[in-house]
Amino acid sequence: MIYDPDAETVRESVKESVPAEVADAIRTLIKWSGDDPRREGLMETPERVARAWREYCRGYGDDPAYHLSRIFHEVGGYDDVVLLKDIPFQSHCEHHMAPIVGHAHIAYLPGDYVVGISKLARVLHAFAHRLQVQERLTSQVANCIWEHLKPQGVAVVVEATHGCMTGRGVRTPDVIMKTSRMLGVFRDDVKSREEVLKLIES
Ligand SMILES: Nc1nc2c(ncn2[C@@H]2O[C@H](COP(=O)(O)OP(=O)(O)OP(=O)(O)O)[C@@H](O)[C@H]2O)c(=O)[nH]1
Ligand SMILES: [Zn+2]
Repeated sequence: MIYDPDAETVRESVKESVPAEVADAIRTLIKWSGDDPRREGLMETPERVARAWREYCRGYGDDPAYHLSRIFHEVGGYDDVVLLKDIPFQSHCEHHMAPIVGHAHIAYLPGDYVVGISKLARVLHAFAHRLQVQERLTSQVANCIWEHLKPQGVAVVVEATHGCMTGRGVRTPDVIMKTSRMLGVFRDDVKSREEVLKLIES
């Protein structure tokens, strides 16, 4: 059987019992929203919502640096940019706890070693599955790779829509927020930055 840590997380959260105070808080929210938490369709909702939030916020139990601890030196002299493009992610904004849905692009120019490519997405998800603002998510991913992979450069670009702007508040659908953080050569050298941005946008 193939070990799937995400499936494991889901199973664990399904088994987990929900503290009464958490379920009560959700019942209060349902009441405050205008519905009756005692009606049949809503009876089990507080526990479901609680478990769903454990999943949405599973990043608090995930150490992003751990994912970068297995490195590979034998890359046959490869010394160019590595880019993982269009990584879908979901997060929640810390202001409204509304969904942030988008894509991230993560590039780095290796130093002495590389990392398994899936690990870049794992770092992203570890930070995304927390209450976030997009600027901090972008910085945290870039800083983590910079610190633990010790590359010559890191570029992280995040594009996302914010549920708090589409479903409520200003109600402006289809707006995309774009953030980027460049470190090392991508920050210091204009030509390297242009090259990596071209690669991301291609
Ligand atoms: N910079 C930034 N702002 C965010 C992010 N997610 C949500 N916001 C904004 O956080 C702000 C919170 O503003 P407040 O005035 O405190 O809250 P509000 O009254 O609900 O604001 P409105 O959304 O304008 O109705 C809003 O402008 C949101 O659009 C994010 O990732 N980055
Ligand atoms: Zn928000």
